[in-house]
Amino acid sequence: MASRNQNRPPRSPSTVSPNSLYSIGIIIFFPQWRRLKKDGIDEVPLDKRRRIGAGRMVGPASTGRARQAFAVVNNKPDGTVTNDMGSAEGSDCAPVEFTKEKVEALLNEKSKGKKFDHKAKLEQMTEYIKRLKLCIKWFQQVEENQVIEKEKLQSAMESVEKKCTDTEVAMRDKVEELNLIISNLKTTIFSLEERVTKEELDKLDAIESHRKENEARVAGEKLQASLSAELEKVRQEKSAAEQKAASFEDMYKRAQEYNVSLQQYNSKLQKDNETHSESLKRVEMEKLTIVENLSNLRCHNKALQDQLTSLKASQDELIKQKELLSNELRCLRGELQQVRDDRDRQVTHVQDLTAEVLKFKESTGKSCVELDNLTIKTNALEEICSSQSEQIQILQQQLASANEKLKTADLSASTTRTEFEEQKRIVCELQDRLADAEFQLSEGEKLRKKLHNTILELKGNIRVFCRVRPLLPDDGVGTEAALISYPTSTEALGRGIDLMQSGQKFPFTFDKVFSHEASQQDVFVEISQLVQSALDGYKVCIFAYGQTGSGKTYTMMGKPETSEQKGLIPRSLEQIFQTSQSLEVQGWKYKMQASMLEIYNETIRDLLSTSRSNGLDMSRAENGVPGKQYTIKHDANGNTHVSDLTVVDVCSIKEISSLLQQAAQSRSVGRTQMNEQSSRSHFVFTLRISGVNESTEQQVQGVLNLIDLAGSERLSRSGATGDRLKETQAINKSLSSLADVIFALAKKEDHVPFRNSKLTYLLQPCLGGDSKTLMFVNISPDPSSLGESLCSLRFAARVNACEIGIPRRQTTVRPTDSRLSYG
Ligand SMILES: Nc1ncnc2c1ncn2[C@@H]1O[C@H](COP(=O)(O)OP(=O)(O)OP(=O)(O)O)[C@@H](O)[C@H]1O
Repeated sequence: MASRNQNRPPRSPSTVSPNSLYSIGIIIFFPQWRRLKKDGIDEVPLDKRRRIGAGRMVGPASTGRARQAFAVVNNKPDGTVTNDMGSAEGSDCAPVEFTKEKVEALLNEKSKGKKFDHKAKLEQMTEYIKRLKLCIKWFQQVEENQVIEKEKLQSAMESVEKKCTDTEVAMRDKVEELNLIISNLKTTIFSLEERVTKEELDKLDAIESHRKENEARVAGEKLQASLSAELEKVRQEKSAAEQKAASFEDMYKRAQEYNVSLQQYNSKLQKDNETHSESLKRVEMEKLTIVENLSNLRCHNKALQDQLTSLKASQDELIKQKELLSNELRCLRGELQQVRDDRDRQVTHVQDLTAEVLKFKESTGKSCVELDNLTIKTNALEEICSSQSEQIQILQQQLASANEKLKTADLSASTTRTEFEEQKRIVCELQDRLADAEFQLSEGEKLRKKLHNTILELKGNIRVFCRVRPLLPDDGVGTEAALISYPTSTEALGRGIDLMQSGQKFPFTFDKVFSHEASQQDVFVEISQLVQSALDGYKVCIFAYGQTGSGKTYTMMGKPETSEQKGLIPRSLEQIFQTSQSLEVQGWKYKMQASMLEIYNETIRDLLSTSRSNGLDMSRAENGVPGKQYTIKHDANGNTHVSDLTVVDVCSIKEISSLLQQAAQSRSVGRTQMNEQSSRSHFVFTLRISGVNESTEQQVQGVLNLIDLAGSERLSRSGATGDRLKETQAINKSLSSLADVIFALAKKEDHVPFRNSKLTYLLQPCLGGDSKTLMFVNISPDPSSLGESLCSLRFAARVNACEIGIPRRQTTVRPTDSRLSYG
């Protein structure tokens, strides 16, 4: 505010600008303005002030003054303001200035003077009228000014109005334009609204779908969570199963190791036992000799003792004798003494006598002779005495040595007895240990069987192995590598096979894939455990499936005459016989029965029938004369019986080999364009195994079915006609029945079409759940067989995805008086 006043020229308090006058008018006629003025002009917006007019009241000081003073001002052409305040006479020239108070005072003025002084009153009135006139004039001037101002304002208004009209026109144009825009916008809005509605709908739809998606997502999440939980559970189960399998395998390995160590220990024990038996025998021999010696010694001892007693007796006697002799000797000595005394006396006497003799020599010569005789007698007695004491001494020595010997004999007898007791104890201990080892061995064997079967169960009871045969010179052009490859990734190594057809790769995974390089032994190693299961009381079924010429017969039978090319059948039988023999030490006794048949055109043929080998059976059947009617029956134990089928007891691999040869000769081999040696029938080899453990009274009944299926082939490809066409149709029918059975079992369908073909009905117990089944899918690398190979692999992959029951072991404990029964 101050800054505004600073730039303004100073004004006299008595004067106001023309604009101020206008302001006064405004103040009079616009009470609102008064109020505004009262509140302060600066509070009026600037544009409003401009609209009101040119009057400018600035600052609170000037506002105050304007309120108090009414000034009549003349607007001079140069714009200067003159004061009209003054007398009425000077109204033409002198500006007169009215203030509010003055006007009010003028209007409120009352006549002065005496009531009836009309002259004075007239003068007063004249003066008053003059002043009123002045005032009116002032007002008129003000009015004029106002008119001018009004005109100005009107012109300004007009110009403003014109401007307004122009503006209005422009505005109208603008409005039209805007209307147009608005209509456009409305259309746009409409379309936008439509779009919005549509989008809203879409949005609603989207929200709905979003909601649904959310729900689905939530459900999915829940499902995912449950699946994850399940997956986790399955993973845990898997890891647990893997751990279990690993631990089983580990246990199995350990059991095997333990078994081996037990066997070693057993053999060691047996050796030890043998050595101990030998040493025992030796000891017993020694014992016998010692006992003999002892008895000899005892006899000797007895003899010695007898001798001793007799010696003692003789000694006593001798002592007595000695005493007697001593007495005698003493007597003799006494006598000798006496004799000596006598002699002395005699000597004296002799001397006396000698003297006397001498004196009386001639008269007495007789006493000397007597003396000599006595002397001789004395000497002889002394000799006897000394020899007897020598004898006594010798006898005493002999007695001492005999006593010594007796003592040593007693000592050695007691040591021998202790040794004998010790040996007896060792033998007992060894026998106990042997019994323990045998028990552990049989327990280990039981555990091994259990673990082995658990491992097989974990692997699944229907497994599929794939085998690719090498390229043969007769095969079409191309290399195997170009069509068949084997993935090398860790998870598919040894289990995967990729087939290329028309640039497309078809990957397959099986339990095991054998490339063309795999030998017969490599293949057998993988199935040997399964074969072992048959000995443990399981039903085992191994069959080879594949197109004609893909190597089924080579895999199953091979070339039995060469050891390297022997197939699974001879190798399995060798293993069975070897293992059954090795189990004999554990008390197992096995009985085997073999039968071989073929199914040709849905007819069973006994390959071991003697009439058949003579050609009778076959020729009769082929000529329409009914041959033997082989009917298939299953008993409650799941054993299969084919009526009239030749079943041969076999005890050695040699017997089986000759039977296999017989069967091979009998097998019907047709000739097709596909393979000159093509088998047109299904070959079924069955070995029934019955085992009984004499020590544990355990019984097992296993079955081993080894099947070489007839070649699968499409009719178009085989080019067969007539009989061969019939054969091919029968083969395909039975193979598709086999597939139907496997898939029905896998789907756990109520009805499994076992009876649709002879093959499936025959194999019912082996396919029906409690057996262990292995399928070989044989593949030919021949490029022209690619389609067939793909069909075979697809079928095998479907079979591999199947899960059929849990294999059951057929084992019982033998009733006391039962005998082995054969199914
Ligand atoms: N792994 C292999 N190694 C060497 N030769 C093989 C192998 N597999 C098959 N063969 C040979 O391929 C030929 C056809 O094999 P095989 O007779 O076994 O076929 P197949 O499938 O039994 O035919 P079919 O269904 O007509 O009986 C034979 O000459 C056989 O010796």
